[in-house]
Amino acid sequence: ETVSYGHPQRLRYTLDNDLLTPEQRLFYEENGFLLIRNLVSKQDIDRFRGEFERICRQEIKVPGLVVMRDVAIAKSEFVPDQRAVSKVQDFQEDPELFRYCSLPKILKYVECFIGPNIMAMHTMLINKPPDAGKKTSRHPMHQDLHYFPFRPVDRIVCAWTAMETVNRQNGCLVVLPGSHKGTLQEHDYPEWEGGVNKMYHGVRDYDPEHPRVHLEMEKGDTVFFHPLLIHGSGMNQTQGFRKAISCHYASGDCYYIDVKGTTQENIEKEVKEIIVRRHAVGDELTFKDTWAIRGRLVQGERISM
Ligand SMILES: CC(C)CC(=O)SCCNC(=O)CCNC(=O)[C@H](O)C(C)(C)COP(=O)(O)OP(=O)(O)OC[C@H]1O[C@@H](n2cnc3c(N)ncnc32)[C@H](O)[C@@H]1OP(=O)(O)O
Ligand SMILES: Nc1ncnc2c1ncn2[C@@H]1O[C@H](COP(=O)(O)OP(=O)(O)OP(=O)(O)O)[C@@H](O)[C@H]1O
Ligand SMILES: O=C(O)CCC(=O)C(=O)O
Ligand SMILES: [Fe+2]
Ligand SMILES: [Mg+2]
Repeated sequence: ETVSYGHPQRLRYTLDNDLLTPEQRLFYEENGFLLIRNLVSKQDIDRFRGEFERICRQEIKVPGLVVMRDVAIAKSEFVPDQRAVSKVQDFQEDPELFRYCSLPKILKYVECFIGPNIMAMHTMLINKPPDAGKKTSRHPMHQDLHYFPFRPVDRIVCAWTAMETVNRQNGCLVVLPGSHKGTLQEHDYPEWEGGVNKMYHGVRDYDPEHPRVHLEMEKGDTVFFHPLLIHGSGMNQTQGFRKAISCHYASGDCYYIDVKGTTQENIEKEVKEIIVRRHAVGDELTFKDTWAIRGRLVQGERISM
């Protein structure tokens, strides 16, 4: 029998692969995130930026795209075309932006976490605006799994790439290392005086004293993180719009769950209200349908998603 000194290595959050070093693998296991410097080329990022600017100038129209403005701007009296876009979501029908989700460099890492069958489930380009003075540019601390009616949790991962320098000044990601080992927590709107953006739920009993790590990143740096990792982003105290592009991936053999009776019931309700208003449909479209429609296979097989 082998005598093992120290802790036996139980690897739960990563799969056997030829890419990650043992140190990188253990880092993700322990911390719930892994930062890879300089992964996406400057050329690719400049192309994504160009496409985003064309969308903002309304030179192209992308089916299904959700364009969001910061609540401080959306609720003010500004003329419509001067309103800044704080985020676009669901760009799966934009071939140029969606190229991000299929980049082989990204997928090689994604495969280490979720395996060879890869679905791109949720896409975002975040353009965090200069704070208008009410701290609404903050993103409250949350777990992305709150939004997702699919499992298993360990076969979901987010890739988030900085499109320029992101630091404490312009509101970099802030993470609670190791929080991915916990369970999904209750989420709700934080009680912030200046207002909170639509659907920006935060963990209900957020403890501001919990040790946190600010992920300062350069253009092209990419962080992969687990959907239970508690994270958010600080306010943008600069005059620039802080840009990042991201995709949430799930294994093609994940399955949908019914969130009725769980902590996710509140977000399901909000999503359904928006869909009904936007598409003038009734109850026939389920929370799970809204994900199945947006999901795109980017590698391997689509089995149960
Ligand atoms: C892991 C991942 C999933 C985590 C996340 O993504 S967390 C963030 C999730 N966020 C979302 O899914 C974005 C959802 N946003 C949207 O669907 C849209 O942007 C909407 C908020 C519905 C606005 O849609 P839009 O078509 O632009 O509608 P309107 O401009 O006519 O506004 C309709 C009413 O909504 C208000 N509104 C617009 N933007 C925001 C905002 N950022 N925060 C809070 N309220 C907002 C707007 O003032 C208007 O309100 P009323 O005048 O009807 O009272
Ligand atoms: N009550 C709260 N509930 C949920 N999230 C919160 C709460 N308070 C702060 N946060 C989040 O904590 C993170 C860091 O917030 P904030 O910008 O205030 O500080 P910081 O950026 O860490 O500090 P500094 O601005 O000094 O660099 C952000 O994600 C912010 O949205
Ligand atoms: O880019 C950011 O500020 C974080 C966004 C985020 O965590 C999210 O939308 O789920
Ligand atoms: Fe998030
Ligand atoms: Mg800050």
